[in-house]
Amino acid sequence: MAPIISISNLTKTYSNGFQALKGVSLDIERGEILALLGPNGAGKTTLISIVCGIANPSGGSVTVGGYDVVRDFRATRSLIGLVPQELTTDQFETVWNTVSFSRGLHGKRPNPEYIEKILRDLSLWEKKDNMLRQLSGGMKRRVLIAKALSHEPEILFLDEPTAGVDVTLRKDMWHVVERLRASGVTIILTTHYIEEAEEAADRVGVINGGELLLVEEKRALMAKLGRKQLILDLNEPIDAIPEPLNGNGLSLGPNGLTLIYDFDAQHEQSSIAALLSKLGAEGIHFKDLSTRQSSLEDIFVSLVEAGK
Ligand SMILES: Nc1ncnc2c1ncn2[C@@H]1O[C@H](COP(=O)(O)OP(=O)(O)OP(=O)(O)O)[C@@H](O)[C@H]1O
Repeated sequence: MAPIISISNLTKTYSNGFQALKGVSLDIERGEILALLGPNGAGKTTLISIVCGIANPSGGSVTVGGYDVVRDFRATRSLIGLVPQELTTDQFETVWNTVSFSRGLHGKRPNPEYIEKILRDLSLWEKKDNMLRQLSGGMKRRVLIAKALSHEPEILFLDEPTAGVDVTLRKDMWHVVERLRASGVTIILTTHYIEEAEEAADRVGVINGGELLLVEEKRALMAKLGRKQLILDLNEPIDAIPEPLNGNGLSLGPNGLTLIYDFDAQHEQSSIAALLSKLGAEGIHFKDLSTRQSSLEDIFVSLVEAGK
């Protein structure tokens, strides 16, 4: 199937000459959840703004549902729901009107049942007659999500959706995201919360300095770049790693009381058994053992560091 979003060699130079995107190419498949990770200023919002038709590209092209985002702006925009970082709506309008109006803006016929469902899903139903200015910050964020969903988009962009929101909203939001995904909606999110990407995304893209460093299946990425550590708590401290065991990815922890074995998560299963028997032969005994797998965060940090 053709990708729902196709980004080809996209560049963006702002009017002050700053080059925020330096040739990004990326295909996004229908129904997937893609997390875009990147440090502040990496170009995530710029990329999203171009796909949503809010900013113009300097070079390259983007199609959404087969339509060009510049030439066929209305067609592409109606396929997309965007949850921006900040609320820019009229503070004196009610929740109900704000969300209903947003649906109308996209040329959709009124559908009060649908609007009611979104407001209920986002725990906003009780507040439907309140003005936006009467809502808490977290509730305003919910309104942003409701607005983005008001015209039943096929694609949802979430730009830093959970920055500064409480646990309840985060949970509500992920329930909504799961339901949307189950109904076939494509979801692209940017986040600083790497654990969210780790939990929710099918694929992860890492962007830094206007360049897409990689895009990969989350599982494959973690298997490929992830390292594992086996940590052994020793019965007795040792001064040094015995000669026969040197150079095998072993290091000695604080006070000589732990041995740390670094290994590749995909291979080397058999080497652990060999290591343990060698330790036994050297008279080194342990009382406990645990493993630690590198997280997406470790991978992300090392990628961004390597790119500096
Ligand atoms: N209108 C503008 N004019 C000039 N430079 C801009 C403009 N908007 C953004 N930039 C610059 O482009 C770069 C990318 O910004 P962008 O907002 O896309 O980053 P981001 O990855 O979304 O960052 P954050 O995580 O902080 O939101 C930054 O260096 C920013 O200062």
